[in-house]
Amino acid sequence: MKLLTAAQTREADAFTIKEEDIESVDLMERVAKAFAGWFENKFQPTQPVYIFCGPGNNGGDGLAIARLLHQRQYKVQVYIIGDVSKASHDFKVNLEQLPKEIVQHPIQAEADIPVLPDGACVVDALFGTGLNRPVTGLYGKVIEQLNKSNNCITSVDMPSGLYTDSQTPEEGAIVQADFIVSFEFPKLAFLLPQHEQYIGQWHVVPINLSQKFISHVETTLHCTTQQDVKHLLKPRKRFSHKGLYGHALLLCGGYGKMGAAMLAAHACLRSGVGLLTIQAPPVGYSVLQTAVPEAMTLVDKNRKHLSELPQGIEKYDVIGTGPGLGTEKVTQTAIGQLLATSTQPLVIDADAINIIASSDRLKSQIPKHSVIFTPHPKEFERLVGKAQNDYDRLERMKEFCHKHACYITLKGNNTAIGTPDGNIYFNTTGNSGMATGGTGDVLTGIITAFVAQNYSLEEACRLGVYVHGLAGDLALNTVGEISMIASDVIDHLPKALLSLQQP
Ligand SMILES: NC(=O)C1=CN([C@@H]2O[C@H](COP(=O)(O)OP(=O)(O)OC[C@H]3O[C@@H](n4cnc5c(N)ncnc54)[C@H](O)[C@@H]3O)[C@@H](O)[C@H]2O)[C@H](O)CC1
Ligand SMILES: [K+]
Repeated sequence: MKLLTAAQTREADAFTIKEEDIESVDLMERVAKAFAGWFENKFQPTQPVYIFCGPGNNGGDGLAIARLLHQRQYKVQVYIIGDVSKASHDFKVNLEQLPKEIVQHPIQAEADIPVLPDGACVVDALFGTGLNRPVTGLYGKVIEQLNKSNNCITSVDMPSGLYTDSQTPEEGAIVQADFIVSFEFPKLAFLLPQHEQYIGQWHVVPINLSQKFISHVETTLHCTTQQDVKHLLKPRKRFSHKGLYGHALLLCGGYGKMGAAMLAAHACLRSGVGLLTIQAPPVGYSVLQTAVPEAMTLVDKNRKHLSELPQGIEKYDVIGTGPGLGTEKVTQTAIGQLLATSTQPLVIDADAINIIASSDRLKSQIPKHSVIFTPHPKEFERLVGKAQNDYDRLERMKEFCHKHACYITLKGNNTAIGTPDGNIYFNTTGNSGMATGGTGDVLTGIITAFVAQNYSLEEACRLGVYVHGLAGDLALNTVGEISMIASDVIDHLPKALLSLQQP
């Protein structure tokens, strides 16, 4: 699914209005209906509803929502902030249509800001995608008061005060929304970790914007949905054999960290690889042979650490490396050889990232169009550099992926995947139970398996990250967030993959 900027959303509105020969206020009515439909499923009409409206179309939505909720027996009161005479045209149309039974409270000074009863149900319709400067003054005071109170806040389209697709200046007040109901597309701001305190649960409701516009509009930002992934996943051929699904090599594990190799190996096998070989130091030989009988094991000449590449390395279709490696000198040399000589795609994680990050020479040897890096935020910072904020981080990711013609999956709540052609795909699965040691090793194994099965590197990243998160979400039902460990994610991979194969 594409992610549109605020400007593109306005273009989509204008295109739809023209294509369908409707008025802009008709589109506002659609928005309000979509919101009210969601609201009815969430809140009972017994709860009084307080709707705060700003001067633009977000406020206009608020007024239309007030009318619709009133019709559906909710007890609604409306607070209107600022000078109504300067409000948008569609705001004014909806103000005229507001039923007389709905109490209107103008807020024109600080003294007018209400203290609502605890547990009130607030709808925030102050500002949406039209916000063009930080929120200060009276609007800022209203937002501060709403945030201070103990009420459940549902924001219309955007938490008011938050910029849709660029950094919000520090001086601006921002609503801390419990719920956000946005229209047609999620917004970039919802997906960035720095906005955690403003973004509760977000939901996207359709308003039938022009499909023609949506399919043609150009964007580098995308969100991977279940539908996208179902589309990507290829069925296995009936007359197939293991040779069709690739032979992967994992260069993982070291003294005291053989578990990382095991997790990556299990995940790789559960994700459909045809054959798997693991090369590990001798300390890991018997444990790997016992714990992962499906894999073949090669032994490094170094007792504790990766120090060499196996003979006949060309025969492997993909190499996954990093988990459990450590950063010994011998391992640095081996990773250098891997970059300089490999002919197949590489999935590079953990200490292998740290090794490359610490050497400009190694960075300059990253083979083009064949590497996927899977860093967590700290590893990312070492590899790509320190960013000022999440927007800056995405820009740096784009630059790095372009310069080295590589892929990066930046792990986090909405893992962001960068591609050499400048696209960014945000993931929509996963949960905070997965913030535990070993889940990254699992991801390395999964992505390696998808590359082995001949998915493109971009597809392997998107599928791998989605399936990994989905397995974590399924694990939530059985073990919960607190108890979840990396093995639980592996245990739920079969269910995750099965569910994606359902029509
Ligand atoms: N396709 C859709 O999703 C549709 C969404 N709709 C809703 O319309 C808003 C966007 O409306 P717009 O009028 O463009 O902008 P806002 O209401 O967000 O605000 C504009 C308004 O506010 C003034 N302003 C901006 N920043 C500030 C500030 N910091 N302090 C004070 N005043 C400010 C600005 O000058 C304007 O007067 C979208 O989010 C949806 O909710 C439509 O209903 C139709 C389709
Ligand atoms: K809002």
